[in-house]
Amino acid sequence: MVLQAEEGLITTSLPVPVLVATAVPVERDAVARALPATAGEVRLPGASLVRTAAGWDLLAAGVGPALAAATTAGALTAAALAGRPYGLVVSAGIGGGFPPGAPLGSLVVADAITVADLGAETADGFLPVTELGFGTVTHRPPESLVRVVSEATGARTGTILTVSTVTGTAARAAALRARHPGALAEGMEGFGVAEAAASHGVPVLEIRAVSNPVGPRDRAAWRVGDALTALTEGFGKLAPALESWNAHDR
Ligand SMILES: O=C(O)c1cccc(C(=O)CC[C@H]2O[C@@H](n3cnc4c(=O)[nH]cnc43)[C@H](O)[C@@H]2O)c1
Repeated sequence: MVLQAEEGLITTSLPVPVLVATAVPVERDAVARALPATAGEVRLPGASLVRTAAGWDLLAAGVGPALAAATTAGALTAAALAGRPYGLVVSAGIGGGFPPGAPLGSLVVADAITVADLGAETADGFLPVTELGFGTVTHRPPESLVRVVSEATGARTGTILTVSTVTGTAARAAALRARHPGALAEGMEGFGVAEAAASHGVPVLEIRAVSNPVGPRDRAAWRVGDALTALTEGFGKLAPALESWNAHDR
């Protein structure tokens, strides 16, 4: 496939242009290490897009669902206005893993991207916004793509929760597990990135490399370096796998 870029024509075998949204630059750079050299930087309101020679665009979109959604939406709009709309958005980064399903250093790919704390607290427990009559709480990546990515990278497949407050107690972890039995990991951006993608009608994927267990706060147990290495290795395998994915096979 040949894409029109600002620098001229670049070639890629990706079936569609892909936007990868991480939270912070160190995660973006971990993804970039798995891809061909960067081909330039594009300034957007609030963020810079790193463009690779192979047609992947990498964005450090910010921490938390709101900023990630706003920055991702800006990049999607800019690309659409430039006549080069993305065909896929990938939310990627480190995250907490629910033990024992998602150990430290493992990769998780979401079959459901679910916001865990968007709703109302009641005397009878938490009510998601959907039960209040509006909004959405889950986005589902294309099944065929989740399968391709999981087979290529060895990533475990399950729900990735998006939280605005990092889980820090055993009680909160247990409550999340009870409400979301399929949850394997949690992060802070996936649902925001997915909302932006959905508003542009673009499919979304979320991949997390596990840096810490979800549960009682223990900074000493963090393995950020190992998780970033896992992210790089995962994207090294994901990139060729994506080339075989048919974007219309959702
Ligand atoms: O200070 C703490 O105890 C603490 C514990 C976990 C994460 C943080 C962060 O500030 C990291 C936020 C950043 O990293 C992603 N992330 C990594 N681990 C988790 C997690 O267990 N739960 C939610 N998010 C996590 C997240 O997507 C942010 O981008 C601080």
